[in-house]
Amino acid sequence: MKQINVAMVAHDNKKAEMIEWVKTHQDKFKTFNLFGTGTTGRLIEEAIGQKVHRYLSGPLGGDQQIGAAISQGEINMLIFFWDPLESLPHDPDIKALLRLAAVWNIPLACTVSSADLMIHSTLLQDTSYEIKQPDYSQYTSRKTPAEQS
Ligand SMILES: O=C(CO)COP(=O)(O)O
Repeated sequence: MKQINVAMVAHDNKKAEMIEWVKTHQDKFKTFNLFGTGTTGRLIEEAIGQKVHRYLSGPLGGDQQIGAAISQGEINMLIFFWDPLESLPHDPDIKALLRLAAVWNIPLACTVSSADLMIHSTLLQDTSYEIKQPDYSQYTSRKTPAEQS
């Protein structure tokens, strides 16, 4: 991949896991541009001393901002340690973010083990590897029911 713009997001019960994981892989991160929701981003910055572009805190709109950045091609990898044991006030935003990662086919890791496998992928260093952009032209040029009559 030519440029890796990775967004990092962790719910409160997962932040310790995220920080430990980030510290373990901080050497690899030196070549990445880091983004994150507000609190996660601050903690990562403090932990490894690397600049993190911080969006708003998740419950204040940060998940939605990251989803928009993915849709605009500004973020091409997401590491999101979401909490499977707690429902949160911004659950719709969380679902929306996970959905947009799937819509735009970006690499997405929601567990430490999947993040481990992702960060060790040889494709990260392969500059000829490009994420396949889904073709939504049929969808965007479809005739809506109103246009068919
Ligand atoms: O709630 C979050 C993601 O859904 C994370 O937000 P913070 O990193 O601001 O705590």
